[in-house]
Amino acid sequence: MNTEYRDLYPEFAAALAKLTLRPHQQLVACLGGGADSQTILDLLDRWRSEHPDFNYLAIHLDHRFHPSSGEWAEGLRQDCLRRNFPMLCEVLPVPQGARISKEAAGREARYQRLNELADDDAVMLLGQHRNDQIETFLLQLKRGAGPKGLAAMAQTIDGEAAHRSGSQTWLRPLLGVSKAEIYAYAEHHKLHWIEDDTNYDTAIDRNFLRHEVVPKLEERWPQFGNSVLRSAQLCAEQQDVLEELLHEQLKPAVNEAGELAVDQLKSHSAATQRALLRAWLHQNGATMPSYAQLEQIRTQMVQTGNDKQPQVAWGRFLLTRSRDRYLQLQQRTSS
Ligand SMILES: Nc1ncnc2c1ncn2[C@@H]1O[C@H](COP(=O)(O)OP(=O)(O)OP(=O)(O)O)[C@@H](O)[C@H]1O
Repeated sequence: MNTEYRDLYPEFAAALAKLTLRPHQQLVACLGGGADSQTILDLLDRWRSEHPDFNYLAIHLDHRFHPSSGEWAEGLRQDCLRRNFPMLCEVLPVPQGARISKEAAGREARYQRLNELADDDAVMLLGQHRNDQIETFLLQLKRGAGPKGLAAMAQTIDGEAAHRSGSQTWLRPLLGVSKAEIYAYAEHHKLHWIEDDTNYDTAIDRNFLRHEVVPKLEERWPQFGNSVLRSAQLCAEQQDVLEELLHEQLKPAVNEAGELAVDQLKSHSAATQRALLRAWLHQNGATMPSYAQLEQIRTQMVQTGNDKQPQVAWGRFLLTRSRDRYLQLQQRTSS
């Protein structure tokens, strides 16, 4: 890639400057070992020299996905040692199951472990960039997502909003930067990074989009990537507005026990009823039902007469309606 070098530090520092940081707060570089997160480490190291009053840490979790992963982890450790940058490296095997792909299981286990290893109020820095954002949007489109999914990744997200335990802030300072610009930076600063050959395996959906689909789309429509990013941004904004409005509408409909009054839903259109149900389920930490399940919930709960006590189950959750027409969400022991 022969993109011209530009210093990414001002953009990085601006992303951190948007946060309200307190002295001694922990700032964590999450290292996958690729050029993206090595660039994050380098930028954070530069930031450290100007801001010595924070606690710095780099974390690498080795899932043992690759035969060379142990060597890679050692290389990352040496790199941090040379910089005198505190580092934690841990083997984190990923339980294999049919439910999700190996990559998705790795990501899930990784976020949970990163969360446990860092301070509760740490800022966790991730290396995702513009190209990752375009791929995430297209993956969501493939799944048939609505505005929330199509909003793709946020630059800043706090742990509570992400429904992870703890209150860490997750930051993607390079979300607006292209992969080519990151490579130009990494080469210019002579960083060491790992080229994982599985990144070229197009049997993995993200790699298929990266190598076969997006280049074709951008060849035909050079502005395609920008358009995707604009759509993601618009979806994110619409989602924020929607959440604000739904929050206001839900307030009078939820009792002290957190149960939802069905009769408060009745005056709304079917689409708004679904949106309110989704928002209430989200507030209660439920796995989102599919569109068909949600419609089943709506018709059963809103339309069934008072003589019945409807209930709908999905995944680990069970929704029941009490005699006074309040919805109660329960977790089942087995699905
Ligand atoms: N094994 C890991 N240990 C710690 N953090 C990780 C690990 N893998 C990825 N991350 C962090 O999560 C971000 C997103 O992960 P993703 O699945 O896109 O990995 P990646 O692109 O292979 O990693 P990299 O950014 O190092 O190239 C990475 O940019 C990195 O900050």
